Amino acid sequence: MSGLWAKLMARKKIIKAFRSADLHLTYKMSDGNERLILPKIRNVTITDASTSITFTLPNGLDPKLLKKNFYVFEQYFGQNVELDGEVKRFTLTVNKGSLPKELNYNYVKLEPELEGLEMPIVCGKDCAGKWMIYDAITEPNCLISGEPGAGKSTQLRSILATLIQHKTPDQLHIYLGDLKMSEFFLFKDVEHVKSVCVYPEDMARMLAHIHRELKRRGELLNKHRVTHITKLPKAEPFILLAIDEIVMIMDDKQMKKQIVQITSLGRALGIYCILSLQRPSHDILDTKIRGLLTVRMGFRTTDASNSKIIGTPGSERISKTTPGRFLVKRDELTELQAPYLTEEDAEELLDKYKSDSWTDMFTKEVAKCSQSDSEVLTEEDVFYDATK
Ligand SMILES: Nc1ncnc2c1ncn2[C@@H]1O[C@H](COP(=O)(O)OP(=O)(O)OP(=O)(O)O)[C@@H](O)[C@H]1O
Repeated sequence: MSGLWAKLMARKKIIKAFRSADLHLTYKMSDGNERLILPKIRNVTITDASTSITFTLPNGLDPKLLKKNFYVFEQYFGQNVELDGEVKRFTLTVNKGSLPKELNYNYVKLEPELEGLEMPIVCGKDCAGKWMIYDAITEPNCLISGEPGAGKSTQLRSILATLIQHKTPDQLHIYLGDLKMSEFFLFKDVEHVKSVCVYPEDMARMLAHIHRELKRRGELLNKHRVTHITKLPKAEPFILLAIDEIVMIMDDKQMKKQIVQITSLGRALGIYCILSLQRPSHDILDTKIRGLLTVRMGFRTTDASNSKIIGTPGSERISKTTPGRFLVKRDELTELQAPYLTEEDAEELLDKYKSDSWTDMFTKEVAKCSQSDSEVLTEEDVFYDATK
């Protein structure tokens, strides 16, 4: 197709989309007929990777309609569309690239992308081939959800492997909960890892410990009159709590309460959470906890109601033939392919971070939880007058 012809076709298609999405003003003419005032197309740019169409809305047309009726653009142009802009001027980009079916995990290739990030959480690659990586410092809590076999544990594995390679054991302490007893055994003996809990009693001790740490860190901020852990004169390690399948602990009121407190107060204290869950429901993920898990990774779900609870509508349409494919909801919803780190490769790369003298902090022999573990912390307890 010649360039000019392709541009004409793109114009024609977006005009059809404007009409279908009711993106127009309607004027009644004196002869009784109606005239539609459609958005004005300002520019069409076609490159090897994408087609971008810039348009302006007529004055008086509510820009919120674009977001509301965005699905119409997807119906016309496919799922690889993005919309940027505000108020009046917008650009619709149709990416030609498709997501890779498999994306091998390769830390050496990934490393340059991690520069400048304290706690990089690697999500995956988008259809334009761009990595999505965010910093847990600014987005502290994440939910990974999806049906069995969709790729949740593999995603957790590669996120942890990246952090272990990026930070020293003094900079990052990892606490793992694995009541399914299926995934985290790989991380035993790794110096960064303080515990791999597979029994609810151990998990209770682990959460109680992190809960105490919340309070201790809050007091430290208070003492030094700083608002973030990174501003303390002596560096404290970041803490990452990752739990594979939280359904098994959310029935326990005490543990649930502690998780809510850790996720709500951890941000300034350098304590971050990644929670995974097969089948979301309103009981397990009430609005309070959902509100705290600001990053949501929705792998394939069984139905639309599940993906709605996760906050990634559309993940029910992800094909069974593409494990590792998911939608991530941060400010926007983006489709990504997760990097694939096999168990065998993970074992090999983690080997050099393992220590013969490693012990698990929360084996059953460890001291019992103190009474204060059940204490409810408030923002006042941990942040008291740190900002004064
Ligand atoms: N990113 C990926 N790229 C390619 N294949 C993947 C990816 N992630 C997972 N898979 C494939 O899917 C299989 C299941 O993945 P995984 O165990 O991570 O799923 P899960 O969602 O954690 O399932 P469960 O809830 O049963 O533990 C893997 O063994 C692997 O073959």
